[in-house]
Amino acid sequence: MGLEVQGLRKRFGSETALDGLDLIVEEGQVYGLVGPNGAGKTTAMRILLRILDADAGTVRWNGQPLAAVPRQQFAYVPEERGLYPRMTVEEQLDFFGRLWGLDPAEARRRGREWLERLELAPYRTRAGSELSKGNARKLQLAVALLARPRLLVLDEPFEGLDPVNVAVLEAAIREARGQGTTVLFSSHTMEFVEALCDGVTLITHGRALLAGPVAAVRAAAGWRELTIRFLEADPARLERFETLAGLPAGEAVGGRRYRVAPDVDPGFYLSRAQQAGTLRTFSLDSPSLKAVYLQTVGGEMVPA
Ligand SMILES: Nc1ncnc2c1ncn2[C@@H]1O[C@H](COP(=O)(O)OP(=O)(O)OP(=O)(O)O)[C@@H](O)[C@H]1O
Repeated sequence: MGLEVQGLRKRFGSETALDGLDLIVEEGQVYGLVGPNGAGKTTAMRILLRILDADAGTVRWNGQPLAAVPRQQFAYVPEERGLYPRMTVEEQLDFFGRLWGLDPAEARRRGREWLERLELAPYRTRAGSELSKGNARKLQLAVALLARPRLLVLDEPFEGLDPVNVAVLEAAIREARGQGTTVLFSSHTMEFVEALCDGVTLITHGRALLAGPVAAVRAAAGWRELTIRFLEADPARLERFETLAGLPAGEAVGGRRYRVAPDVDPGFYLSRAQQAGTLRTFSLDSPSLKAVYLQTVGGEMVPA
């Protein structure tokens, strides 16, 4: 069950933002929405949150039409700031707790817990306007999680966060999932999606181009990536390997990476590599989500 989006359409004047988008997110998953700028990700999220109406299509949550889902079950962290500039961090949590009808003591307890988890406790008495972009984003997340939503929707949550805060946010998303919240987020950083998500949908021109469990989307690519590094960083060894294996010169990424057919025999390449030198790394794997994305989206943009 979970979230089922079918045939979602939305136009803005002559601009088609969504052109029959399908999306399925199982309950309890962390799910990624990826795609180029202007693909329709934010529009889809805004429709889910009932900020916008779709022109056509259906959205169901556990079988119920969207209109029948209590609003509090879905929470949204938009890309832009959505905080009260004069209220302190703690006041914002109290305010939203009251707004959502939570018991004040319980709201405060949950609020404090998220402030600790998100490393925001030192900023408790700071005004919204005084927070850095990353801390404002984290506070918005704390506010969104206060009511324990069934579905949490985040628009590019990692954008502009430093690496420590990326890790804090990743942990918070996992924690929210652990508490039973389904999480849907958009991102341009495939590494985050690959690390965090159970499933992913790639949207281009308002439609799903690829969708499924991350591992399945990677495995469905028409190639595998072979990475070779020798103990001695000697280009001659790589060239020898390339000649023995009949491969064109590879892409140097701390070793070399080659695109090979999905059904190749790893033993063939391993034995050729061993003939060329002592190996430090030998791996034959599905391409990364980033490589699949670049191939799919980049390939699509190449004129026929
Ligand atoms: N309020 C609006 N009025 C007019 N056009 C809009 C509006 N909102 C979105 N669009 C258009 O709809 C299309 C989809 O935009 P959307 O913001 O959903 O894309 P996105 O995938 O979230 O992009 P990005 O990755 O850049 O955030 C774009 O062509 C955009 O210009």
